[in-house]
Amino acid sequence: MAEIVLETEGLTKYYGAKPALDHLDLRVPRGCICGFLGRNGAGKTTAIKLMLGLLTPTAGSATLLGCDSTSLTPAIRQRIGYVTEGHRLFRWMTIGRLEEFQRAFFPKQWDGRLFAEMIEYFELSKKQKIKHLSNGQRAQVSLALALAPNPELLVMDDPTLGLDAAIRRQFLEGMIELIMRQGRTVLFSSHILADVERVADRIVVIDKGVLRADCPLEQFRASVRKVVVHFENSVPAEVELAGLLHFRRSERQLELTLVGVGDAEVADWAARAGAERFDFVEMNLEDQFIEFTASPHRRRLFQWEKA
Ligand SMILES: Nc1ncnc2c1ncn2[C@@H]1O[C@H](COP(=O)(O)OP(=O)(O)OP(=O)(O)O)[C@@H](O)[C@H]1O
Repeated sequence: MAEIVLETEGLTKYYGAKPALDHLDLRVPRGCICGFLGRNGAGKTTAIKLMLGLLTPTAGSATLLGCDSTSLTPAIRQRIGYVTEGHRLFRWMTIGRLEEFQRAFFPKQWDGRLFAEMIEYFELSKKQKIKHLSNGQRAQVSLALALAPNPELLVMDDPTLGLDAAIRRQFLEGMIELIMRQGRTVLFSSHILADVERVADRIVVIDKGVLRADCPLEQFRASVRKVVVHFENSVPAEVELAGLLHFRRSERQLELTLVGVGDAEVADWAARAGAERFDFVEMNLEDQFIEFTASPHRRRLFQWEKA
């Protein structure tokens, strides 16, 4: 089994009486790009801040590169990159000055050549002042600053928020550039499911502070499915299927969204229900995410079995 570089156990955060994160148990293996998904207010930023030791948990723990997040040593911190929501950078500095400032924290591992290459790739100049950059350009500087110390683990909170499609693509390619260097791991939150689909190989889904999925992207893509079942006569009033997320009924057909239900089970159910035939319908990741998180059944999908 792959080495786990980020793990949380029962990680919980209450704000007053309200849980923002409720017993999160997740594992991120080394070398993956993991998309961290959840609707607005699901608890992603809270989870990321807890993982990085920037917030204190109400209960539970997070471990990064083998070290508890509440006591990350400077040596471990140097192996972790963090890109925050909104890319807060010193506005009065030039890009070059900001590089010098950041470099001082990573004297042995700063890759000045990579930083210069990324700035050039993004068509920026080290002489430009941060305050004169657009949001997208600030995001690009943030990414270059986060990648230059060559982090083993890169954690990014909605790094492409507000960026246009072309800049997002450049940003994501920068991320892939990091991962191509063996053994690097990325966890990034995003609301743009097409981006996640393009670059991630794992996903974590949280919903109202509760973990709903933690698995390879392929497993999620193969597990959440939509099937349209046609009937000659009456359509059944109820559907009894263990992995049912939603069903919608029309005069002669039922549309079922399912999770973790195999072809044979669907065929079996359709035969028992007296269906004439059924067809699977193509879904993209965004459709799957919406159906999965909007389901009243709150089903779960995990790669790891709980011990
Ligand atoms: N400092 C705070 N005090 C009180 N409640 C908070 C605080 N920070 C976050 N919350 C609440 O905790 C919940 C999770 O918020 P969080 O910012 O972690 O969600 P998110 O998934 O990152 O959302 P988004 O996608 O909108 O950025 C929300 O209900 C939010 O209102």
